[in-house]
Amino acid sequence: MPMEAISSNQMFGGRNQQYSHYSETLTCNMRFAIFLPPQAEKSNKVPVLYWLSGLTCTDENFMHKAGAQRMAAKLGIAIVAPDTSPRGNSVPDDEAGAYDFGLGAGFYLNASQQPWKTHYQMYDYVVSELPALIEKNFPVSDKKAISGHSMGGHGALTIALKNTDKYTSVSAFSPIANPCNCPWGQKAFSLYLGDDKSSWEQYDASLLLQKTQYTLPILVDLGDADDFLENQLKPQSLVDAAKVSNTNLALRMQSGYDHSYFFIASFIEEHLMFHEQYLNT
Ligand SMILES: N[C@@H](CCC(=O)N[C@@H](CSC=O)C(=O)NCC(=O)O)C(=O)O
Repeated sequence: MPMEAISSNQMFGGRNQQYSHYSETLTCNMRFAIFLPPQAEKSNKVPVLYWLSGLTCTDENFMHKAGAQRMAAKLGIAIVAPDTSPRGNSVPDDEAGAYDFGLGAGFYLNASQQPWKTHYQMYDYVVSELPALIEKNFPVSDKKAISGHSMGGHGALTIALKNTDKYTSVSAFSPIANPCNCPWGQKAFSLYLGDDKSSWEQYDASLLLQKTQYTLPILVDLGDADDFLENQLKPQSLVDAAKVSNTNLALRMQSGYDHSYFFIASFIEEHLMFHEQYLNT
């Protein structure tokens, strides 16, 4: 699995880098960003926080806007941010070029319907191929946590709930918490997964959460000035699901914050400190 370096910048004593590589899972070239804290050396492997971004994002939005690197450098945590969909001329996109489906909107699932199925396998890419690539090529341990925003919050929650053995903790900002019941999720799931709604359930955090009692530490932040709150994000579904399964869910409604990276930047250090408790034990 050869990788090509795209950029490398020193930051808080560590390095912020971008690489491209050919993904066997997505059958296209992909780009990811990685921040390595100063503690990362061959003899000292650091744990990793995987960050999944939202609709319209690439590997760059989080690294440029969230301001996570200062605390990650202090705590000795690497951050890996993949792209949000397969990319390239051979990858099909929404016919009308809509922002909420196709390129930049892979929804962190394995598509079962053509023409999407050939490339849109973001679930397997994030769960298996990318960590294997990272652990082979960088001074990181196999200790992993996962977080994300909006579509990426949905990805982080569903991936963690389906792989509790792989992640020490999960957090999310403004996640699409019940995609089976909101316009973004219904559009993506019907096209990627088809009309059989039973196949959608495995990618819905609220439906997963209500079925099983989880011991995985879960932190979710939302802003009460988020325009997408009621129509797309549906945090109450997550709260209700956690009650049904008696799972401990820390969900915080932050006053005055919206859906933007200004909100993420305001609380990302708390999320890093939350994950550090479990990554370093
Ligand atoms: N263009 C859209 C909204 C797009 C948007 O808000 N994207 C968010 C994620 S939304 C859920 O996944 C985002 O992170 N954008 C990138 C950024 O750097 O801010 C619209 O007009 O509604």
